[in-house]
Amino acid sequence: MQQRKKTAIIVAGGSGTRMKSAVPKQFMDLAGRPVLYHTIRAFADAYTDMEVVLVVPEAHFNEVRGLLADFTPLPTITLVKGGETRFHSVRNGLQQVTVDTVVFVHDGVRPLVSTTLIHTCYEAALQYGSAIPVIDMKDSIREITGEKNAAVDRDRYKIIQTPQTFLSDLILPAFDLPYNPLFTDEATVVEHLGHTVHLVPGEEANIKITRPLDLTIAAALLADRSGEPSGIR
Ligand SMILES: Nc1ccn([C@@H]2O[C@H](COP(=O)(O)OP(=O)(O)OP(=O)(O)O)[C@@H](O)[C@H]2O)c(=O)n1
Ligand SMILES: C[C@](O)(CO)[C@H](O)COP(=O)(O)O
Repeated sequence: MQQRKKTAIIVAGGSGTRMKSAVPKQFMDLAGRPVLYHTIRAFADAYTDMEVVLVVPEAHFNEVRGLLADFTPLPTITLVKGGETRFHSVRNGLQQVTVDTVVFVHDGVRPLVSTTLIHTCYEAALQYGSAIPVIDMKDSIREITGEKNAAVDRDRYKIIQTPQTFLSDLILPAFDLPYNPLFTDEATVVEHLGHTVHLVPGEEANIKITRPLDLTIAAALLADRSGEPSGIR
């Protein structure tokens, strides 16, 4: 397998309105550490030559520097300020990316991403140009049209995760496009340039911490993973 430079853009520039917490969710406690610590740890552990671009609200730069002091060895990390939307935060991060790089874009609030999934995404991106992790839907779903509703075939849909991974040649030009509210992830942006994205199997445990219950689930999953109540790595 050929080797490429690897850059993980970890987007943590949001305010977490759905969490309804005074502290943005990426800085909330998960097993004794901020959520974001676990996410950075996952990428730093996945490849020794991983470079991390951390996109955070400017007001939290000092807090992040404190959090990074706990890392030994400290991975190569560049701090970048967040943007108005997730798209703008990713675009700010991409300004640090050079040519011939495999770029992982990952939510700072998905701290349970595994080394295996990061490796899968890297290898698939080298082969296909992109790698978008997906999992099956497990609930029945319905389409609402005005006052009406109808069951739809859930096998026709997938739930999308991160890290969404791309060769830099693919993702850099895509983010020159003007912002469109349909750009809820990187795959949608790349598709607007006419590319088809490659899907890879994601992981049930790779949850996005969005609401308070997600933090409880993440703590349980971490504890289960380490075999200890704290789950700290
Ligand atoms: N302007 C933004 C908005 C979101 N994000 C990041 O994108 C990831 C996924 O977004 P989401 O879960 O929607 O986070 P928030 O926007 O913070 O949450 P909410 O939508 O509840 O306000 C998070 O790590 C979040 O910090 C970002 O970097 N910049
Ligand atoms: C990128 C993402 O996490 C894929 O599941 C998701 O699209 C982010 O969406 P949100 O509206 O910012 O939660």
